[in-house]
Amino acid sequence: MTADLSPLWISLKTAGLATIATFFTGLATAYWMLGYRGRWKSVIEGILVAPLILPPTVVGFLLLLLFGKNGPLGQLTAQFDFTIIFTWYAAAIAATVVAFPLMYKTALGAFEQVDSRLLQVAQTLGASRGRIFWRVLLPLSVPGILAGTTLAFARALGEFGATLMLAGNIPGQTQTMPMAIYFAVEAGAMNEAWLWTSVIMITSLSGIIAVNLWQKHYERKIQNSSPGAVEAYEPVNGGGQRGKSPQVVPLVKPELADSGQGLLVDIEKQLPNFTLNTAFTACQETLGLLGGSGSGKSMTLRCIAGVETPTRGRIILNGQTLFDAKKQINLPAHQRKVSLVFQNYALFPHMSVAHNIAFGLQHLPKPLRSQKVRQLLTGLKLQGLSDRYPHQLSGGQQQRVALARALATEPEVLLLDEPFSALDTYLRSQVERQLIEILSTYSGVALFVTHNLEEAYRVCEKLMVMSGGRAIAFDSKHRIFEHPQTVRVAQLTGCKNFSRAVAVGTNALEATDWGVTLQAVEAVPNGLADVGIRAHQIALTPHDPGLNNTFPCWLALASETPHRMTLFLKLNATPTDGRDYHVQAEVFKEKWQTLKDYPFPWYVRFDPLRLILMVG
Ligand SMILES: Nc1ncnc2c1ncn2[C@@H]1O[C@H](COP(=O)(O)OP(=O)(O)OP(=O)(O)O)[C@@H](O)[C@H]1O
Repeated sequence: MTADLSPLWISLKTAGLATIATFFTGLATAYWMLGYRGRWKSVIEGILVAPLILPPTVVGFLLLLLFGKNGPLGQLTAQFDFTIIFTWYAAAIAATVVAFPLMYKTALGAFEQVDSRLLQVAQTLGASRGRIFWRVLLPLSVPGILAGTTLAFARALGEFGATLMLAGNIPGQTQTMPMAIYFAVEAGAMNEAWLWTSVIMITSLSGIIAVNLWQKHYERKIQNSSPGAVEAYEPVNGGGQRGKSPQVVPLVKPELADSGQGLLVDIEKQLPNFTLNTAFTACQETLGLLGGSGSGKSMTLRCIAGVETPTRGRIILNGQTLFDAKKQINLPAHQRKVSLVFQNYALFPHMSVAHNIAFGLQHLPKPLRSQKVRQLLTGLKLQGLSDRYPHQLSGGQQQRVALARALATEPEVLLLDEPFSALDTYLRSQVERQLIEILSTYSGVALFVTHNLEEAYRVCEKLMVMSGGRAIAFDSKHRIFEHPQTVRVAQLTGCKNFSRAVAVGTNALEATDWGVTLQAVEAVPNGLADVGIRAHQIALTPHDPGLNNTFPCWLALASETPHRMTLFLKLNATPTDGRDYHVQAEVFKEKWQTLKDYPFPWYVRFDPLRLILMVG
């Protein structure tokens, strides 16, 4: 056994320095690569991880070419009478280069696992890139980064080939533990080799075990902080729509009012398999965005928030241009005064309720900030929850925290992307009433995305219906629901009965798929293509009422819901099977109870007032 402990100190010194260097360079590079979308991404990625793949002797040789006396860096340092190779600095450089990819890759993986919506929300709350990094990305990546640091340290500690090439094996100067092991075995000093092997194994393993223990402790700390019973949700009274009369703006070529107030959106966004092309204005009102899955609703919101960049077009808010492709203006999200509430709320999981709400208020002095947070906590019925973490809240409470956080910055536009979809039906109606109340006092523009037609109707004054990335209808909710202009709009607003149609008089039409002639109240429009009627507006009686638009019918199939029956009916003939029907009618269960024992035919009536006449 040797008394010379220099390999231990040299190893710790070089590995320690290498770990510090890889920590900062690895994190910075990973953060940069996280946002880099350039075409050189794969090449850069390959170069960054190359030291992990290449044999260490190859890495050492390349470093020797760089730092050797004929290498560019060697010549540079020679001007200051300083030589790097064959010093312990060289050992540290070799260890840094081989340990770097581990730190970089692990940090990148940790960053990529952070929900991108958290970063987008942070942007819309006015946070700069630096602040988002320190306050959101880094804390949420801590376990991964720590694991990367440990791996980098262990790798640096065990480095041999590259170090030997660049720093040599000079006892007391550059001889690290791995080298001491190698040369001890060469000299037959097995006890010495065992000693250094044990030291390396103990150091590396204890580092990894310590990190694992810390990670468990960290998770427990978050889970257990501020426990307490979840308070019952207090329903709020009131509701109703915002008190301004909706101003219907034409779909094509949107223009803002002369005052310049309001939001104007006229954008196109090209994606690999999808093109968003939408144009509308909204002014101090709640505009609902309806549409099938993948129709472009969320993308529209993200473009307005500034977390996605449109390919062309412009977005103007209260006279300020947020985006203009021609003028090359693209205001960053944190300068737009636009708040975004996501479907899953995207609350910062490592921050308490109060810190979540205060996130966008850092520009305010502390007393003012606290006062504002208190006001919002009270206003949104969140008193007593300020120290809780998001996972300690019910769905409804999380939703209100997200709203409070979004409102805290006093945004000029509030974007709500399916904010109720994670709630059960009961909570949903309570939270919906609260949202209506909040919106009634909110003076900006609110855009509300939902799949729920009734919710859209209750919360919004105007609606925009989207399909395939385009706005196919934009009008007051009454007109959209009562007079949808096309089959697609009628479908998206819940109409289930359609037939192709041709005009046979000023107020008469033939519904060719249903095989009937119908009288309408409104004049049949030019270019009539289809007629429709909503299922709950079909009148059904056991006897002929002797009115126009009445036809005998037979039941093909009945389907039950908690309060209603859906009846699939064939007109003027008996059905051959359950799929042989013309229309579906919805009736309450009470009606069904009185109807079901009557013999066929029953009679359907298409009320002329209720017919939806649509052009192609
Ligand atoms: N980053 C992206 N890259 C490529 N395509 C994308 C990207 N984000 C969205 N898309 C595509 O854009 C289209 C519109 O997506 P968007 O999320 O706006 O739909 P949506 O109407 O909100 O749908 P849903 O109601 O299901 O949420 C979809 O076809 C989607 O696949």
